Amino acid sequence: MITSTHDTLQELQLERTLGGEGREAEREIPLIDLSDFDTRRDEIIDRLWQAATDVGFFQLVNHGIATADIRQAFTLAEEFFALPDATKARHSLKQGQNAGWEFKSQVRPSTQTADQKESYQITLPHMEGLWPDQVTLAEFQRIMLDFEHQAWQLGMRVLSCFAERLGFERDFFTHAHARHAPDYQSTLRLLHYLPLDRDALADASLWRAGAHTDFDCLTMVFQREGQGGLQVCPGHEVAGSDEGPAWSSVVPRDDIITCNIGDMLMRWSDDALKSTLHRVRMPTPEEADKPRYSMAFFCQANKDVTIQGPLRTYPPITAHDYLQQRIAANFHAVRNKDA
Ligand SMILES: O=C(O)CCC(=O)C(=O)O
Ligand SMILES: [Fe+2]
Repeated sequence: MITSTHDTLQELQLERTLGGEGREAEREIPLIDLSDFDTRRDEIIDRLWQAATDVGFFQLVNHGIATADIRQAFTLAEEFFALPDATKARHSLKQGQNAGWEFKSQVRPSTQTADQKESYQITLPHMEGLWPDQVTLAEFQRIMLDFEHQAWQLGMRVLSCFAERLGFERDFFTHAHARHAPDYQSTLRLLHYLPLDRDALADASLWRAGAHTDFDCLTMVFQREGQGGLQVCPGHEVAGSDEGPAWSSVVPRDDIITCNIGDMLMRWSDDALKSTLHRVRMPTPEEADKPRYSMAFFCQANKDVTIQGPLRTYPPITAHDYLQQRIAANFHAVRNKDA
């Protein structure tokens, strides 16, 4: 059951104040090379910790997922979104479960308007009836499952670095995100930001994705070269100046994964690791007739896991309750139905 307590989360209060345009500012997102991970582990942990305690965003290169595999997953995602709506509707979002297809149904607390996008979410325990069949989209299920697995492995590797620095066992987060458990709730989300017409572009209330922080521990975003739009606003610049918050653009590259800390890990680290506001801006007039695709893997601790940092800054909450509050605040149809 979803309750109305979602309004009490401090994270949501922040989101609601930040729907406006703001201003743009240059800012470097740390680029972290993961090659020779085992031998360079200590140096990599330093770099990840530095980035995560400061800007809350970093980009990974030489991360071990082949660029060909990323491109193949993108190709299939594009083929999925190109299916007729009636076909996609056979795989519609299961309420409150981050699984299935939705079209312009996510309303961000920051903007109160629907994101100009559609998405298809893969959360392993809830996929029954949601995979397109072999005739509709050959190999989709096999390739996406393999990609999800690779993303999970990399996510757990990165989280093992944070675990060590936080004083947990190295594999603490791997257990917390156990992939074959029935209460697994990490999600691979395929995203398609729609081409937009002149009227939509002129509407200042619309966003491809309104300002938000992520609900999870760690997000890994795969983006395509030439399809920019992701903008980041580090916490210390939110209240910044009279001109409003400063937003910096992230430059996409096929072989780079853009990562950010989410609210779950911020809580779990007693606020040491920063969950940073971000958004996907509307396209420029030159970009407007083109779609934008991205894929995001959200490392979300399994439902039964209790989130509480070593310093006990926040009361304990299960990952299930935490996530449900955030989903309810974003998908109104879900909340209304369940309320
Ligand atoms: O599409 C992107 O680049 C970012 C997506 C995002 O922030 C999200 O889905 O939470
Ligand atoms: Fe996000």
